[in-house]
Amino acid sequence: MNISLVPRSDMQQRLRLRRFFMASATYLVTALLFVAAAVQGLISVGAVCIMVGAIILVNLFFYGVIRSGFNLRFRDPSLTMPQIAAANLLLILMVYYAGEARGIFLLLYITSFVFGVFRLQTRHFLALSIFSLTSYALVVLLLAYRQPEVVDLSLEFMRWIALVAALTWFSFLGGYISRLRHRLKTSNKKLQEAMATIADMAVRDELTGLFNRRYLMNAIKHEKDRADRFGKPFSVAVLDIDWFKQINDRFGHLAGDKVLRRFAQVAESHLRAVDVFGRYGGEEFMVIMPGTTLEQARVCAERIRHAVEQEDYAAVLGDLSLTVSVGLAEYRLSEDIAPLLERADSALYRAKHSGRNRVECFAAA
Ligand SMILES: Nc1nc2c(ncn2[C@@H]2O[C@H](COP(=O)(O)OP(=O)(O)OP(=O)(O)O)[C@@H](O)[C@H]2O)c(=O)[nH]1
Repeated sequence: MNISLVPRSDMQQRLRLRRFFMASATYLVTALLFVAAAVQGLISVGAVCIMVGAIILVNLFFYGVIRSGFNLRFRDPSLTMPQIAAANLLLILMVYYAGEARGIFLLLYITSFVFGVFRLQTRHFLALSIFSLTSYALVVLLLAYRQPEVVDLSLEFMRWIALVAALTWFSFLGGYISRLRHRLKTSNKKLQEAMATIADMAVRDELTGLFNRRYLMNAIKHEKDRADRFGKPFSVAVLDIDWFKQINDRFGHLAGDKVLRRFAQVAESHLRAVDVFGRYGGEEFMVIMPGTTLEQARVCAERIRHAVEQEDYAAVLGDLSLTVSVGLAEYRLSEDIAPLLERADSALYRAKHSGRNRVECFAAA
């Protein structure tokens, strides 16, 4: 069984657990503070045990919820509000048990709020502030009722006012930081999308969405290297739509564009996923077929030729049919790319001059 403290694959969950461990470290420091206060005789050992026990339980609970993935069922999987609320409940316990040393723990309210800047808005901070201030006031009043000798109400009131000021200030500052973070995240996302679009534009043909000539040339170079290394064949097909000028002249350039797009879809749907299909230029296309001999490439090219011929273009071309001529050549180990393309071109030339709508191969020498 593979057990790890943090998930290995889910980066988001890892980040959430890392933040959780930061909070746990803060709890540890707080627990040490409590122990120190006990050593000084300010807090009873029983109170320390209750606090440490409560801290361990709360941490185990949140660790279990996040590590099991149960947190993903909630809108905020980081469980920011519940975690800060739990921290504040623990703080209330501390304030209650800390007796006269409770002033020490006021600072920890701000510490717990700091974790909210990853997610919370001003209104969330204000809600948490109201919760913290009310609960703090109630605990002090309870203490004043049960142990009046340990509570100086005017001093407590000043502490409370200081807490009101600090938490309100933090609510606005924290909200502001959170907004900045959100804006940064949004612009980062937009930047990433823009980069992806640019990367796509660099390799795609705008009209058909197929790979462009630059991509095809890189792909063919890559395939040549692979063939030379492993001695595996590959073939190249150059496809040229027949009488395309007539289509433009009769139906207009826009109709010509539509035909190019449709042709690209039809041809692509008859290729294997490993084949690289792109627009070589104008009405000329190219297919690079890895691991394919000339004879196998012919079968594939015939399939495309037939599919193009069968496709119904009546909506754009009326009674005119669309056909394609294909020239094929197989790579010869260690040769350059230029002679391979020349052979495919001359096979295409032959197809055009033998009546079009046909597949011609450049036979092996
Ligand atoms: N609509 C449109 N036409 C294009 C595009 N690129 C090239 N063309 C046109 O494609 C036509 C190619 O014509 P030709 O090279 O004479 O070939 P063809 O008419 O197809 O004749 P054959 O190839 O000999 O069968 C030209 O009219 C180009 O203007 C494009 O992106 N859109």
